[in-house]
Amino acid sequence: MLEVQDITMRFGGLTAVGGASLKVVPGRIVGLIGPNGAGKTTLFAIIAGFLTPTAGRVVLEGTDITGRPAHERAKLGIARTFQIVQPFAGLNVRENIAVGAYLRHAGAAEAHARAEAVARRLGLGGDLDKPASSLTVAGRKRLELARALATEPRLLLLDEVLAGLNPSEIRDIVPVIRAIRDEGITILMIEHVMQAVMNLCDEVYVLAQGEMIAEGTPREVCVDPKVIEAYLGRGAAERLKAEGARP
Ligand SMILES: Nc1ncnc2c1ncn2[C@@H]1O[C@H](COP(=O)(O)OP(=O)(O)OP(=O)(O)O)[C@@H](O)[C@H]1O
Repeated sequence: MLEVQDITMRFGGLTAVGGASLKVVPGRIVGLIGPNGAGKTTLFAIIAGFLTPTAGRVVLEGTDITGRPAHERAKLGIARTFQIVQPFAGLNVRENIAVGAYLRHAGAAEAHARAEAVARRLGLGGDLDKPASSLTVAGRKRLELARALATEPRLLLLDEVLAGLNPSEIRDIVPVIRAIRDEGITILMIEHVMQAVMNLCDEVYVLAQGEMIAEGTPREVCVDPKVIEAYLGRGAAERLKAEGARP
């Protein structure tokens, strides 16, 4: 469905992403993890068309979309959520979700009907008339998801949708994300909450200092010495092994 081929992104002298590649197969939930500053959000911005890479290609279902602007990619079926959730504070929940729905439904009545259906699916059916600014953090995260889903994507890019949620809120939203996948929407998600990554992802890519250092099942990448070192520092995998071997 999506192929990111050898992407490099330089900001002046800083290489935020250096030759990173990944593949997303349809119908899967694929995780993108890595330490802070690894380049995950930059890579998302490149996939969604908010940034043009210094080098490399983004291919969606066989078509090179590297030069296409974000609105065209949205039309082609790519939607993203943002790490920092910023709903339109002056609009209510229905109107906020409808902003996404207008991509495919020109009439207000149709867009609002679509928004209501998405809201119900995400447990926001009782909040439709509330100002978006009155929602809790968990409610805003659901609203962010709803706005993206209202564009009727085929590929959904989730940027840390679980950040800032408490364990019980995370437990509530994990099945919602799985249900979105089960309805046929492919998901690529940046996530720091490892419990959720283990639970949700069919496959995980690990980015560190702009380079893709590992890929595999969540279980495989968690025990990969390169991944352990990227998170815990050089020599960590050896130290952990030695400690584990001690009587
Ligand atoms: N517009 C920009 N201009 C200059 N440097 C940038 C820009 N955007 C990102 N960077 C730098 O690129 C690197 C990668 O940042 P990025 O936000 O993509 O990492 P991340 O993996 O998403 O981190 P986090 O998990 O903390 O969100 C960082 O060093 C960051 O400071």
